[in-house]
Amino acid sequence: MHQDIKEILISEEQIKEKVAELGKRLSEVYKDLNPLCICVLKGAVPFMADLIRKMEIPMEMDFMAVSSYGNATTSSGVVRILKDLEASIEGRHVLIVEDIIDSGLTLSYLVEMLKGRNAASVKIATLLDKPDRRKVDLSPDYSCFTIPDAFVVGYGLDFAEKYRNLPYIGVLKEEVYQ
Ligand SMILES: O=P(O)(O)OC[C@H]1O[C@H](OP(=O)(O)OP(=O)(O)O)[C@H](O)[C@@H]1O
Ligand code: HPA
Ligand SMILES: [Mg+2]
Repeated sequence: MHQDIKEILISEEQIKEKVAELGKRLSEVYKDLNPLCICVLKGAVPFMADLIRKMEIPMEMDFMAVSSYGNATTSSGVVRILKDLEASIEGRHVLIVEDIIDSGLTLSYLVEMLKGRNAASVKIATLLDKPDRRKVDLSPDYSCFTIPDAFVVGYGLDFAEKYRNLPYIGVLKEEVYQ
């Protein structure tokens, strides 16, 4: 285990199992709909990469970057669009793929924005859901794990851009960010 990690919350094996399960479910839901999976950079990259390989249906992908955190561990509430989609989503079935819903500020902004572009549907698939910290009324359509209120890293999630490459979800030692 990495020296900055206090505890492994979700193991590599557990992630693998849940992601495969979700991929199978999405394959049924989105069969014949040619969904557009939108990966929210950068945290959702490992989840997106693993999830789409468990979706055994025609699909397309695109990427967006919106940032609200910077290098802090709590949200500033300010959502900035750093990179927009490449193509129109009009009439498309959109699935937003996220690593974590914390305050919900990032996604509530994103969902409203994408709905305004006349998509046929806009749904959310998240690896982690941290409902205790929610500041807006938002719940994911698909979620792999519900986690307690702790700052977690790994499998895409960072603290100051580090730890994204850990294969598990771990709780960071307090002394690392204090
Ligand atoms: O529900 P919220 O409180 O809005 O927090 C969740 C968002 O914050 C993180 O992104 P961040 O802005 O850190 O960008 P990153 O994915 O590049 O790390 C995370 O990846 C989510 O997108
Ligand atoms: N870890 C890393 N990034 C995050 C978190 C977290 O717990 N919550 C929102 N962005
Ligand atoms: Mg981050």
